[in-house]
Amino acid sequence: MGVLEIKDVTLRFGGVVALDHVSFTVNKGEIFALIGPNGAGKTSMLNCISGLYQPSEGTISFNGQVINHLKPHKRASLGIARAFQNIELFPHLSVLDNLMLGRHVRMKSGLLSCGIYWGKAQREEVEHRRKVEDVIDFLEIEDIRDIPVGTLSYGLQKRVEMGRALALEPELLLLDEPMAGMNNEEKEDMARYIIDIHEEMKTTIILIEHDMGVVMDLSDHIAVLDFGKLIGYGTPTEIQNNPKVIEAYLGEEQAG
Ligand SMILES: Nc1ncnc2c1ncn2[C@@H]1O[C@H](COP(=O)(O)OP(=O)(O)OP(=O)(O)O)[C@@H](O)[C@H]1O
Repeated sequence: MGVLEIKDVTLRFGGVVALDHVSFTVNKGEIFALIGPNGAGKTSMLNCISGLYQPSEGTISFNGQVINHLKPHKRASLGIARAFQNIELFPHLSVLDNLMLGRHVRMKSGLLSCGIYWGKAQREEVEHRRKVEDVIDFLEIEDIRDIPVGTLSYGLQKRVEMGRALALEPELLLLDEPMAGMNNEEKEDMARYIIDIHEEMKTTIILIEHDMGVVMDLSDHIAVLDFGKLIGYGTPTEIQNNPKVIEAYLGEEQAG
């Protein structure tokens, strides 16, 4: 069964149609790539899924529940987490503190309950801390855990940005160009982490990526957008042999 169902989603900004009646299904546990030329609507689709934008028409269902009108934090608490294309971390805070903040929607004890049930809140804090430490181990960032994020290399900041999303223990992880601006070694590391997240945590992943080698290697299914329309959907082999996709995107990429 599809963990995420996109049905007839249209998104307009005034006269611009960013998404035009797009439909696809993302299966539980798969790596699903969204590709297409610049301005095709990929980030807009991710924004509709995470709740930053609300579609003008159509429905988005997560585990059978229509989530169109839910705010981003509500979707996060349902298990949808996002790592941004432009890193959205607090540069002056440590890696650990950024990851703890990434987990805050999972934290139940508010200020009031902290006062009344101090013990319970403290136990909860310890448990959250343990989960965050697991993410730190998993991404092999122990030695930078206390360092302010703003002082780290770009590649490490991208890894921490993914860690912030992972700290939520998401069921669906949205990755917007996780390898943009990375060198080859950093890209290989990131690809390995994505495969490990998929295999060890069984997380469903939606990935926007321009590196076609990475997309074809990692993805179970691929959806191709062009001018807001879905022009192709299938396995990597099907997409590589789809004439419409070759004409609109892959031909151009290969030539470039
Ligand atoms: N907030 C906005 N206001 C107005 N137009 C927008 C907004 N966000 C996106 N658009 C427009 O919607 C279209 C799709 O943009 P989007 O950023 O989703 O494309 P993309 O496929 O992610 O591109 P890229 O690969 O360059 O990141 C573009 O024409 C863009 O200008």
